[in-house]
Amino acid sequence: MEEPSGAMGCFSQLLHMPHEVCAGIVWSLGVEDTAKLASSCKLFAQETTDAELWFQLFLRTCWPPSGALLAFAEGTTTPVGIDWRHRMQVRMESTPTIVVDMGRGYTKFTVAHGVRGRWEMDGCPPELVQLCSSPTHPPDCDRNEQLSYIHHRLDRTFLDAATDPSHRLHKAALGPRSELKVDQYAVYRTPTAAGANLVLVRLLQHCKEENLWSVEAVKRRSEKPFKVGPEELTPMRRAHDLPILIGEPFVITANRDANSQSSWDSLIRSQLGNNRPGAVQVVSQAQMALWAHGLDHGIVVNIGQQQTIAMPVLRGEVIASCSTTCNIGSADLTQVMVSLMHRKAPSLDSSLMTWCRDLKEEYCYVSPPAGNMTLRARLAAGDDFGIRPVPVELPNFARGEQSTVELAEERVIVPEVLFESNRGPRQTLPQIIVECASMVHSKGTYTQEDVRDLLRQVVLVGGAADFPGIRPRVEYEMRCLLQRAENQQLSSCCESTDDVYVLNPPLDRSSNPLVSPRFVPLFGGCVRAASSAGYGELQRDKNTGALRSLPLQAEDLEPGEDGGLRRRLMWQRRISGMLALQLPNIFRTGGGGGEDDQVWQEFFESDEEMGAPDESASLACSEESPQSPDNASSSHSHASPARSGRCATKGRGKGKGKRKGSDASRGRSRRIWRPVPGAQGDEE
Ligand SMILES: Nc1ncnc2c1ncn2[C@@H]1O[C@H](COP(=O)(O)OP(=O)(O)OP(=O)(O)O)[C@@H](O)[C@H]1O
Repeated sequence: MEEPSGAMGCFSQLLHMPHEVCAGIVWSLGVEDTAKLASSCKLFAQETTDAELWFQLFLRTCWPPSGALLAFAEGTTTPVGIDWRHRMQVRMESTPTIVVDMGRGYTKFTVAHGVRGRWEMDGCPPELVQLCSSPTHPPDCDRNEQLSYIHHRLDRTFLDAATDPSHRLHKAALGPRSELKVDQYAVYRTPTAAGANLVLVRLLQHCKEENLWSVEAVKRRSEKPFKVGPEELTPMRRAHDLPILIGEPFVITANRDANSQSSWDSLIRSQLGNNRPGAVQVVSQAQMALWAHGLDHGIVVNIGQQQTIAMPVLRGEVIASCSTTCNIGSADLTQVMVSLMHRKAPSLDSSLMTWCRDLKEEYCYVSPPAGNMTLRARLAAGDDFGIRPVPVELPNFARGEQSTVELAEERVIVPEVLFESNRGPRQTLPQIIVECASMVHSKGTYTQEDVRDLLRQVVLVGGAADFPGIRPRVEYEMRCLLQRAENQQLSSCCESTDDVYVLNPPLDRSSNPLVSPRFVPLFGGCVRAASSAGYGELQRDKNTGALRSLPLQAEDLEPGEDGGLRRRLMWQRRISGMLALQLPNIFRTGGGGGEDDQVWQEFFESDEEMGAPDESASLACSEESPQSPDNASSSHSHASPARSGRCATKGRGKGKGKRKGSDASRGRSRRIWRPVPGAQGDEE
């Protein structure tokens, strides 16, 4: 038979194309191209009705780039029976949300969208508002005006973003056409030879007869007003038009009285007013932190500026009455660094607090447990504990005879304060977590499984949670505490005392950290705000009460289809891995495949210092000794100012100092630190 030619030939080839090839073509396209192809070709349009295709597109297109977190945000445990196309459409069309984590020292904020994600991009720190002050760094604003200040800062950003299509907030800064109002700013699009020119204008008046707006250019007010059609204008949003999700500080949640309005609530109200067009929601930061791990159940520990609080959340409900507190916070650690540095160089006093804070952030890490002795006693006894000294240049105005100081023991002594039980009556960080679980257990209203899951899902947040090595150390000490006789009842809830985990911060599909622990609550708020379900009923002027867990939803797409059930099962099996529904195991430290496993099990000496790798000594070591976790994987991608060069050092930052006694150690077997099995360490 003669082959048809021209357009007919192409069509016939298309018709004879095997289904798999058509499907393959469609599956390799993005959302826009899929839509174009569907509207131009019947054959491909059929392919685009495939529910699985939309699920794949949803995963590829929507934020965050983690199947587990997307599944959590969408409130589902199965991809089957859900209209992913509709959900993606809802996300695409949704208004971005301002997410705020209110802090005592530093408030963090961002703008999050279901497809475009976080304003500042994954892995980067969010916007900070400094509320605390130091002699060299005044606060950005008054604590009581922080929300107004955030709105003001966003409004200024929107002014630039509205006329700059390459700005990450360009789309967030533009509202729907229907919202053109007198006195509002709008973007006027004028066609030019090189494309379109975007000009910011103020809307002066609308002439109904002509359906034209009289406008004036914002940056060229001397120019005469002119008239343009509404189709050439896009209204600019103000920050107060966007919904806002506010994270309630741990200390407020812990002391909240369900029957009365706290002064904190009134503070929020007075700053936002009752006529804010965008919805307002408040949720505890503890819940937000769990959402970042795809969870609604666990103990969240915030190492705050002034105190550390452990807060239990059971199946989506915060049990504030069981929260526990230790009066040591990050500010105390900075103070410890100030006094240690003052001892080294008298010119270094509290006027250099910010400088000392930066040293703390840049060079400190949590040491492995010191055995039966305290770390200080062990260091005093002459054990260098594998610490590498780092020379640090003094700021110009603090230089006397010496221009540098050496940081050594300070690197571990400062964070050790969180673990010292010999400092008065207060409890250590691991102790308040165990006590928190114990209080929930003693209530008698929760099952053993509930308590077990609390201990399996411990999340550390706050600036000090960024210290390398903190998660494995806390996990190790919690396990030791559970072995004690007084905690026997509590530990009976777990299969073993090793069944206790501190979770790592979330990673993306390629195992890159999405966020550092300090910003985990903010990130969790973004995950929830990005959901196609929004973040609950949009309620204006109702800023009390926590959000509840998302309901599981299923939209039946294939009713009564022959073989539908079999197809669903096959599909479910094929893609269950993509949703990574083995939560929370994927976040586990110390054995669950988490990024901190390396820190926990293999604190290798860097090859640079110890000579060539000694393979024979890699795992079965002849000499065990703690090492600094300098070379261990650190997820902390947040760009602390210190890391961007505020502290000039002669060394090269964490782990690059010359190790004490490194000459003597040359040629020795590579030393590895591992947790000491059994009780809290044996004296070596
Ligand atoms: N990489 C880091 N390592 C150690 N500490 C850090 C690091 N980054 C920040 N910090 C410390 O964390 C503290 C700020 O933490 P954070 O922003 O969680 O406080 P906050 O939210 O204001 O406190 P709170 O939760 O009490 O309201 C500062 O003291 C800062 O020095």
